[in-house]
Amino acid sequence: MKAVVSLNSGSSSIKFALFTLDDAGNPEHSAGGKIEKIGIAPSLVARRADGTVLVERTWAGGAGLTHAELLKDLFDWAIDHLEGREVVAIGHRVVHGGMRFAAPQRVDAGLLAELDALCPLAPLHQPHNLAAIRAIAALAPSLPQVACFDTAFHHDKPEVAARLPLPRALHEQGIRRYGFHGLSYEYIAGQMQTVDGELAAGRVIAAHLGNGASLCAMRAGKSIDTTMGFTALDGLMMGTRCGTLDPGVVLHLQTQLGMSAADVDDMLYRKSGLLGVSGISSDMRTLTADPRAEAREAVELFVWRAAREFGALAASLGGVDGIVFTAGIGENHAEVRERICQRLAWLGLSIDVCANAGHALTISARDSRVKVLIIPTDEERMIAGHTLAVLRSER
Ligand SMILES: Nc1ncnc2c1ncn2[C@@H]1O[C@H](COP(=O)(O)OP(=O)(O)O)[C@@H](O)[C@H]1O
Ligand SMILES: CC(=O)OP(=O)(O)O
Ligand SMILES: [Mg+2]
Repeated sequence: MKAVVSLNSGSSSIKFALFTLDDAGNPEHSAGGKIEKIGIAPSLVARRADGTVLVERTWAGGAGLTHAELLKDLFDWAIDHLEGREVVAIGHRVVHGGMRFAAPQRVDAGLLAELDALCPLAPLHQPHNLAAIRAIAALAPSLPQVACFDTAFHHDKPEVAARLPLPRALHEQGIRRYGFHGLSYEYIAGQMQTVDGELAAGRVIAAHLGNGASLCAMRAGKSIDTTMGFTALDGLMMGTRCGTLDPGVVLHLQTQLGMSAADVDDMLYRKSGLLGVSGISSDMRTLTADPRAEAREAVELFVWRAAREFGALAASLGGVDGIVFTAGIGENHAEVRERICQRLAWLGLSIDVCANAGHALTISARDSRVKVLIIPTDEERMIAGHTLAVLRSER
């Protein structure tokens, strides 16, 4: 039986899924899982589609293990568990596609070289994405691989949402707002049509709240604005990233405090956000369970800044018909969802506390002017679909 594998290397996780192709060539999810808490205490769990656990493990001294080391262990395990399936292609989430790539691409040496050049714009992701592609190319050189870009969904957003107020020439060089989490938003836009066609045709803000976090303003399922920009540092406060920051702070750190560019890069990507403010953890679950004031302050700042960005995107859309929560925090953390929604009451939004606590599909109250939904994202399914489409287009 033929199968496609999807690999999604996030900043704190590696998600993977195996899709078996049915007689018509459609992908059916047959197994999947994730390694999460990379850099803290990585753990792996993989399940069959029916929920049966295939493997569950942790690593002794795991905090120091890199994405590449964990990926190698994952490959060793996966090769033993293909159960006779023939993998015909591997699709990857690649976070940055730059100016050129607005659609999934078959990987070759030329593409890899172009994508390498974008690593400085996505240091927490792009190197891991490309390392995984190279590791597989070394193991199976003739296996087709497809790169699916997080930036692609936002490619056609209005010019005003792409331009930075900097000298014009920089825009032409690619210094512009791209936006990320596009595979997730594309999946959500598709699901919205099934779940609520009327809302899907309206003004929706999707909130991908994970270790990386962003919002996307969609009109009729198309991205018209998003909180991440040139890099995945912009917008919301995140696990270890600062989000929107006065650029004067960066200048001050370098010119007055004598920090090197590399130190500033490390601080803004890896030592800020929930981790930086709390001094305790980048993980939302850990922080909301911690009674210390620093943990409380970090969570409060996350909520406050998220609500502020919702306000900005509500203005971009000229009003809001619906909100969709997704990703690790968005799907699972009832308290954070509730606190963000409380701050959005001015939009005429109210939630049903029981529905929210039970992670229901619809969590808005009956009389809420704005619908609020929870839709679990599935970037891996988007990757599998795009990968098959690229293979078919080559036939
Ligand atoms: N069951 C859960 N309950 C509450 N929070 C959760 C749960 N699962 C994950 N999270 C939170 O989601 C975040 C990780 O999101 P995720 O989307 O998995 O990360 P990534 O951006 O690396 O893909 C962490 O802050 C974690 O605490
Ligand atoms: C773009 C981004 O921030 O991705 P992740 O949520 O996987 O870190
Ligand atoms: Mg993510």
